[in-house]
Amino acid sequence: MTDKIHFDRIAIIGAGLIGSSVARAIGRAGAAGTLVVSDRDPAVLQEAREIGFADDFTPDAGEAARDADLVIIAVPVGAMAAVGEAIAPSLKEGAIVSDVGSVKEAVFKALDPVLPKHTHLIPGHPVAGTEQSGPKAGFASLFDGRWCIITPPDGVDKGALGKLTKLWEAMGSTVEIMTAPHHDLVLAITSHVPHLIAYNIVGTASDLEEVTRSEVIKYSAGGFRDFTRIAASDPTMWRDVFLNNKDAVLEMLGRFSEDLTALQRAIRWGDGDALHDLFSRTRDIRRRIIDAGQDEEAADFGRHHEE
Ligand SMILES: NC(=O)C1=CN([C@@H]2O[C@H](COP(=O)(O)OP(=O)(O)OC[C@H]3O[C@@H](n4cnc5c(N)ncnc54)[C@H](O)[C@@H]3O)[C@@H](O)[C@H]2O)C=CC1
Ligand SMILES: O=C(O)C(=O)Cc1ccc(O)cc1
Repeated sequence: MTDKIHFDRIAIIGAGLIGSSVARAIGRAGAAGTLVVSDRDPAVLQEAREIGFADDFTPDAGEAARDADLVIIAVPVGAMAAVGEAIAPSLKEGAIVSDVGSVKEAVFKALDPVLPKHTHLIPGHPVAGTEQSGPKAGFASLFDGRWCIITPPDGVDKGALGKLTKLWEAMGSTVEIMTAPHHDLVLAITSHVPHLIAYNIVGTASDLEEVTRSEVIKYSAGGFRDFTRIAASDPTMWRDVFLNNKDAVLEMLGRFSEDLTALQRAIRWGDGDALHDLFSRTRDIRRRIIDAGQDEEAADFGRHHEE
């Protein structure tokens, strides 16, 4: 049996869905001597205090980070630099700084210049979540059986990387290591573009005539309903994802548009074989995802909470 991972003091900046889930999962794993949570929004901090998933709560990110062995930043990607600046003066020598942002290269570029050289910046991304936000939406088992992608910079301190890896494993995840640009390309097609498609189709439906729109709601038991769940995801978080993973998203959108044009052509010319071939391939992908155990547990959790 390997040694249980333990940090004397862990600070989490951002107490929303992911920050509060990380706090709960760390609590469940007993991985912190002291766990401190910070959020700049007083209402969020008050909710977090009432739920009580940490030992200490403060609006001051610098105060939370003081003497921490590990700081995990769980704010929207566009707010990472501001948090980095706020915690930099109080970070102790050898502190590990990580994050949970959905984009990795831009986060590294935002944090690396503002953090002291005597700290270890190792970005990460748990590939697990829901369309909800805020501390009430979080839960300790969110990361169970899910991937956590860590994107260490060149020359990373191996000891620090090992500790962060062990922590995510203690929170229930399987860790995968890759470069930040590769992460951003893969997530552009598996997560970012699908969200954009959902935002777009729900937007198109909402632009329809009033009478049609009410029918859209009435008959949304079909495929549309699944899109509305994704399109209910946090506007600030997703604005920041698209602004910070611009190149990879635009590259994947280019391919998507080409494939959509091919589908339009197949429909126009009655090419049933082309349609059937594609739908068979995509059905197979769904089966492989289910077989690999990467199904929709977290999404289902979100749905059940909503109902
Ligand atoms: N929602 C999801 O399913 C997933 C989100 N992520 C990533 O996790 C991060 C957090 O997302 P969520 O927890 O979903 O968002 P959330 O909206 O639930 O929580 C974000 C929190 O950060 C706080 N915040 C914003 N700016 C701040 C600042 N300058 N200082 C201190 N606190 C600040 C907000 O007040 C809010 O409470 C994002 O970077 C997102 O890309 C990663 C995996 C899944
Ligand atoms: O709710 C869903 O379907 C998601 O896709 C959750 C999610 C959102 C953002 C991420 O970076 C990772 C996971």
